Amino acid sequence: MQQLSIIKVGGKVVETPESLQQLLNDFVALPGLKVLVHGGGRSATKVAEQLGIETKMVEGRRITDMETLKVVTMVYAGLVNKNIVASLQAKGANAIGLTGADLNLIKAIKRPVKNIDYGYVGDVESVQVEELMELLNKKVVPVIAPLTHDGLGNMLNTNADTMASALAGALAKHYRVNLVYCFEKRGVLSNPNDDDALIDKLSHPLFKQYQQSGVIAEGMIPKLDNGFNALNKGVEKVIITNTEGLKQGFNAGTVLVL
Ligand SMILES: Nc1ncnc2c1ncn2[C@@H]1O[C@H](COP(=O)(O)OP(=O)(O)O)[C@@H](O)[C@H]1O
Ligand SMILES: CC(=O)N[C@@H](CCC(=O)OP(=O)(O)O)C(=O)O
Repeated sequence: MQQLSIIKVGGKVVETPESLQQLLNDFVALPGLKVLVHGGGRSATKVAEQLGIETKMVEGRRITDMETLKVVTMVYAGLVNKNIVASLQAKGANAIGLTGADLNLIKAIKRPVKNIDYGYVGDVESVQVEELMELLNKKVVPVIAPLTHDGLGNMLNTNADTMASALAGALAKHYRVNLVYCFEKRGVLSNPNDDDALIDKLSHPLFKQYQQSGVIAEGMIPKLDNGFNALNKGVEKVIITNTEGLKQGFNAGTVLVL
């Protein structure tokens, strides 16, 4: 099987022009087949604020009413995605920007209302990778925005870490997949205030221990849940690192082990 790298790039890296360009340089330099999945939550919050729309987050997930859905569709599929595609083209990679609706890549179901009504947030239902694989065969570089569709004509907002995990799981049937969650810190830390306190290997039981003691918190919890889900679906390697770590051939940051 061929190797495939899936790189997910999150909030602060996307938001800072210099770190985004550095990430894209390192991404272009990666050998072999690759897919980029991006977030952009902070940009959506900024644009919503400029439009006078209040942002509400619960457990790292955006409460997405109809007005917010319009904002995230414009920001993720438009502004953020197309800026990344244009930058990659300038760096010599033949990128194409896609959401989960394009090529019916990721279909989702609107999250059922339990205690919280998340609005137009999608839980992944199915991932269809055949057409994506044809693009990869043609050396096209897919750039995926964190949006899915419900198959009934509606877009849905889906967390970018979840998109990357779902894609990695589906592609693991066809490739030896490396999944890299790239964010602003060196990896998962045993002391969130000390950048040197890197956990280089994280097992699932150790994750749960750190979660209970509050060392691993906030957005890192769903990120790790998504990472372990990907490992369980046959993804070969899942790492959490920063743009520096991306240069080191998947040997930097925190490696997840089952
Ligand atoms: N133990 C930990 N190690 C590293 N980061 C942690 C830890 N616990 C909580 N975090 C927080 O998790 C955040 C990453 O989650 P999130 O903001 O969802 O990522 P992204 O930037 O990829 O969207 C970090 O900014 C950090 O503040
Ligand atoms: C449902 C949900 O919460 N979706 C996320 C999608 C963007 C994202 O995940 O961006 P980062 O990777 O930059 O956090 C949101 O709207 O914030």
